[in-house]
Amino acid sequence: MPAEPSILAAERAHLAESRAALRRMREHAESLSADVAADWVSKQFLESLLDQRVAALADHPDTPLFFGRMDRDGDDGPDLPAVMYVGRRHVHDGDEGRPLVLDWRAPVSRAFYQAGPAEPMGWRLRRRFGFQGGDLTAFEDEPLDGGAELGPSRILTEEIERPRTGPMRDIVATIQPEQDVIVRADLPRTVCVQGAPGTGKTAVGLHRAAYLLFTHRERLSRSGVLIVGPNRAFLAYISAVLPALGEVRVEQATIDDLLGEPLGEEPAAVSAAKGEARMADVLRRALWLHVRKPEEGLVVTRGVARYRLADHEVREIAAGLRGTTRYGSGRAAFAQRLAHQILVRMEQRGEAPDDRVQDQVARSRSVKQLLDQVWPKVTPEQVLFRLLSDADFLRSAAKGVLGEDEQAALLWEKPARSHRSVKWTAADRALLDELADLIERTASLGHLVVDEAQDLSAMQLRALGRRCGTGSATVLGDLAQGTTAWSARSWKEVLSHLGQDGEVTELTLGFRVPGTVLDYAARLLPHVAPELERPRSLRAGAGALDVRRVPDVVAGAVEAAREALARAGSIGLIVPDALAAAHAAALAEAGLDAALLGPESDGTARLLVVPATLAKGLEYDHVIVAEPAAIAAAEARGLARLYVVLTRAVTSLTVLHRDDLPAELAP
Ligand SMILES: Nc1ncnc2c1ncn2[C@@H]1O[C@H](COP(=O)(O)OP(=O)(O)OP(=O)(O)O)[C@@H](O)[C@H]1O
Repeated sequence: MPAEPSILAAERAHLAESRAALRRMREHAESLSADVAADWVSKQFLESLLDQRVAALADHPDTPLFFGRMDRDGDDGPDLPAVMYVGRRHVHDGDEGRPLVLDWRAPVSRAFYQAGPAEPMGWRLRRRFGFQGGDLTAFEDEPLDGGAELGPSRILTEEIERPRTGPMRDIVATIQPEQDVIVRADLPRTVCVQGAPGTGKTAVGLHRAAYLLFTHRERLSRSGVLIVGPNRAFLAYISAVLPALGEVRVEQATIDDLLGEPLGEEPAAVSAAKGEARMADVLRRALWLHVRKPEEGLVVTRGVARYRLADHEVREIAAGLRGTTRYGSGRAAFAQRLAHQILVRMEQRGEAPDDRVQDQVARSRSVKQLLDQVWPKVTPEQVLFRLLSDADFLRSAAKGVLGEDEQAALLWEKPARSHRSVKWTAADRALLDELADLIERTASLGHLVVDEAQDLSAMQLRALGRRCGTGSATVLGDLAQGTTAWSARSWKEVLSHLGQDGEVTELTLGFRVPGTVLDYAARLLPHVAPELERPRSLRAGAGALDVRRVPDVVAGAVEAAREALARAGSIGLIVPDALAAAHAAALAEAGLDAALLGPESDGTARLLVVPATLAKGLEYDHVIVAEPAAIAAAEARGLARLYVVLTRAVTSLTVLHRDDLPAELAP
């Protein structure tokens, strides 16, 4: 058995060889010319492919090309190498095509994440590498053939505790077996992950996107992959993960980006009512109420000839189409069928009109007039405006679905002048999207990753479901962290609103939050989601929690921030929204360099003041929470908000309070 230094030296030599090979691969890609293309368009296309290829072969000096190695058990698999190195991308030796590093997403690499003493999968040893910058500095061997259970990996713990400096990092070197199963689920499968804070749901969702893009590159580059997150600050925080994994063409959006920014607000109870799935029935009826029963026939004049359809014929055509197609295509088909019947009349008179005549008739003034009376062109805004401002119309559309009180609650007290001047709310946006889809079909993407899905209303989930109607989804969330008026109570319901047939899996081991802090936050769990199990943490975190009563919380926060600044890593001072500006001003006055996290800010400062409602999904090495009682009292699901806020810390949590702590936090 060679001594450790010589093992490390040999591994460094393999890294140097791999780097040199990658450089040769890149030089080769750079030398390829797009001139072979037959025409200008193909040349542009080829050039962009070659540019992407060169970019994908970049060597990032701060990360080594591989993070693990597997050694085989004997020589019984001629197709597999005796030793394989697993890294962020394939690297091979140009001359012989010998693989030097295998992409972590390749099927064979699965063993690196899944093999264990109980199921070694044909491998004898797993080696994990520690690194600093781009250099290998340590390694850790895990024997897979000894039968003994493996203890916790030191390299994993160190990786988690490595101080955070900027946006979220990838976890490709340390994906855990239960996470890997989700990451590698087949493309057609929709998976739904319930996970306590810090169990790696977001990380898993992003790695699944990278895995699917690698495995189904062609299909997904045509249909697209979209990540949906709770707010811009969160999207900025996760934005670096996929590019680090070589995937630069994945869109990331909030639900507001997709459905349109809300311009107005309304009481939570009204939002909640508008968010219910029952609204889909009301909207469908409201839209189709616009198709009226034809009272007259049709007369089309061409030259001196007049052709007629009787009123009952027009009625039959409309009735045959009503409700069988999307509203918009039904309207077009109605015009075409009327025109076709006129063509039949022409033929009966011995004329021989061709298809162009049918189009002309369909666009003629008399057909248009009939169309406008019977099947008028409408926009989603017009329909919703009418529904929310006209009690009689709402009654007809909501009959048997919504009670009188419910209808009264939906009606605007003071309607805007027209549909153009309405200040649509977030809930209205989802209703408009539903109507838009009833009029014209929404295009589907190949795969959707939906994070913090517990916060979406049934109507918002339906909107997302339409965007993966012919694709699949990865649905991530935590029922205990639901903070909206319409937060989900069950994943089965979420999946049914999405229109996806999926399985629910649970992640229970927390990576982010130390055990003492997680136990403290979990005191709230019986009050916010009693059906969920208490989360477990990978790290005990002795001394990580400090709860202090202070005479002045703003001054106390300055003091606590100063203490945290003496330690390594990022600091989040999480405060009631209403006090965010006051805290930021106090830090500035004390000469501390701090930034206030806003929906548009990138959140990269080391010391950040974080309004409680923006903390979801984020994490900091050191978290200071100011006045928990005020955070809990600020909104209807304030205790769930507090649970989110108390579970953002990686290393330490300091809780500052002047007022009594919420009773639910008592041990
Ligand atoms: N296998 C892993 N190896 C290393 N770090 C991990 C692993 N899994 C998760 N982490 C880290 O744990 C932290 C929490 O992960 P993540 O944000 O994905 O959790 P989450 O379940 O989405 O949390 P929340 O519900 O609180 O938003 C991140 O820093 C992530 O990088």
